[in-house]
Amino acid sequence: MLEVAQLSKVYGPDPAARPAVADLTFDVAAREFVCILGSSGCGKTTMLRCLAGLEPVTSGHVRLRDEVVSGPPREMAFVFQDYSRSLYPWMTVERNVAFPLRYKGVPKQEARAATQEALEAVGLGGRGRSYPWQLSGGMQQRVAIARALAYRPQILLMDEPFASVDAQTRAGLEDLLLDVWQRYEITVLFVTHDIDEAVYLADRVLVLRAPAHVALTVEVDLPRPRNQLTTKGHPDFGRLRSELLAALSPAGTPQ
Ligand SMILES: Nc1ncnc2c1ncn2[C@@H]1O[C@H](COP(=O)(O)OP(=O)(O)OP(=O)(O)O)[C@@H](O)[C@H]1O
Repeated sequence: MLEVAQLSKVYGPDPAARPAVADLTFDVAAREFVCILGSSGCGKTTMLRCLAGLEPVTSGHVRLRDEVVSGPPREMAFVFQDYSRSLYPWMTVERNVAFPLRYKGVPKQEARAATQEALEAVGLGGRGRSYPWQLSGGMQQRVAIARALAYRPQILLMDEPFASVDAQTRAGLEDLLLDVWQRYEITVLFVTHDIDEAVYLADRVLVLRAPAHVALTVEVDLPRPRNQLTTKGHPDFGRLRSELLAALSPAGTPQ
């Protein structure tokens, strides 16, 4: 579904400058859940911005369903880490969620139904008339997820979406995401710093090294549906986590 081939990105006019992304190649299948791990500054956000058509690439290409991505594709939605900046404070929750649908040309009544359904999917069916600032951080992030879902994307890109919420809320959001991923049959590309989160969510984890390229691919064959207690207590969970931890440590030498 998504094909990234020999992608490189150099910021600024000097082609000899150090690239943020270099020779990055991977594919994502339809309905796959892929997590991306990598140390701070290795180029993960730059990669996502190139994939989303928000940043011009220096060389290589990104294809979504065989079409080269050259601007934000209509079938893609994004959820970023900073929910406080991603929601409009002067709009109600409902209007925040419905906002991108107007640009997609979705008829009003259909947009209203999609908004309500998405808010219910994230457990906020009764909060449509609230304003973002009346909600907790975790609830605001759920609104951002609802907005992405209401848009009915085929592919969802998420950049550390749960990094700024507490551990308990985070676990709830992970389970919510797995539930909606299965229910809406979407493809997810999820960037995180958290190894446990990557193993818990993914079908496959890619470890990036700077400048962003795939240093290691780990298949996660843990059974689904996953559960915070049984999945994290599964013997393979520890094995996968150790493998990824070794790859991410400065001395790691992934093949
Ligand atoms: N707009 C920009 N202009 C110039 N350089 C940039 C720009 N954005 C990022 N960079 C540089 O590109 C490199 C990769 O940054 P990027 O934010 O993509 O990494 P990251 O892996 O997402 O980091 P983090 O995990 O800390 O969010 C860094 O060296 C950064 O300084």
